[in-house]
Amino acid sequence: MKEDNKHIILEAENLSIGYKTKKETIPVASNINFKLEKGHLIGLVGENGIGKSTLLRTLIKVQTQLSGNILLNKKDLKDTSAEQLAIQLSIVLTEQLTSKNLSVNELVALGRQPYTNWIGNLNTKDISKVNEALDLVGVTQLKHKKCFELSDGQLQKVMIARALAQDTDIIILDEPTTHLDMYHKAYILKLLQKLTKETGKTILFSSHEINLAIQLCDTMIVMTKNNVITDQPCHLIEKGVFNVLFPKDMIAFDEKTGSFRVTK
Ligand SMILES: Nc1ncnc2c1ncn2[C@@H]1O[C@H](COP(=O)(O)OP(=O)(O)OP(=O)(O)O)[C@@H](O)[C@H]1O
Repeated sequence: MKEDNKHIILEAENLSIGYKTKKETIPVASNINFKLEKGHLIGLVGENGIGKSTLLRTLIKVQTQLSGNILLNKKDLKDTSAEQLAIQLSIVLTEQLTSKNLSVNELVALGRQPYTNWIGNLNTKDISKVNEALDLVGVTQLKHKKCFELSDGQLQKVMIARALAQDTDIIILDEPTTHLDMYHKAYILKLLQKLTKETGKTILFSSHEINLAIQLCDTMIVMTKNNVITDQPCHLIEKGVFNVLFPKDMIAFDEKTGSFRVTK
């Protein structure tokens, strides 16, 4: 598709990310450029400590960039208010939920907060958005359970439903497959892929599941010590990007199968 016809949701232009103290600036990554399209599943990968969470925190405006621009729906993130942000971008984080005493239905309904009055009264549209989100993720039968009664995999699905109920153009997830077994890691990432296709939302997630991400993502953002590269998984394989992601003494990338294997 020609660049002009693409519907770009989130864009980074010469972005530098990192931390600033009174004494010093600690850069984590720079020269980051990407354009994320509507309806795409995008996986952000790279070794431990490379800067994935720092990048996601910058994209959701929890920390400010060192330099460069972030455009959300063509508008500079700096000029986007918290209220505007909440109806365009939703977030799923892995840290422990403090409100586990809520029922699944109540937790998913929290996703409607940007649209409800200050008491949080739900109107007919809010209720139908909550039911739709529970249905899309396949957790309607858990609706009346308390969140503390859920397994990690079930809770992850419910958190995704909450983000869906928020009804934003883009959903950003930080390591959504942590604590899950192999089956449920694949299940959650396939669910994200299905949601992009069925709802047209853009979903960006960070993960260490590179083999799965290669199979399922439309686009991947690969962070290495030297650069941050964004492309379709097949092009990244052709360019040999995965071959140099990790030291070869433990695991190596097999271009034929498009996956990492333990080095014999
Ligand atoms: N609050 C902070 N102040 C200064 N440096 C930080 C802070 N948080 C993280 N860092 C540093 O920024 C770098 C990137 O960390 P980040 O957590 O973004 O990596 P990551 O790719 O998400 O890692 P992991 O895969 O292990 O979760 C690391 O060197 C880390 O030590």
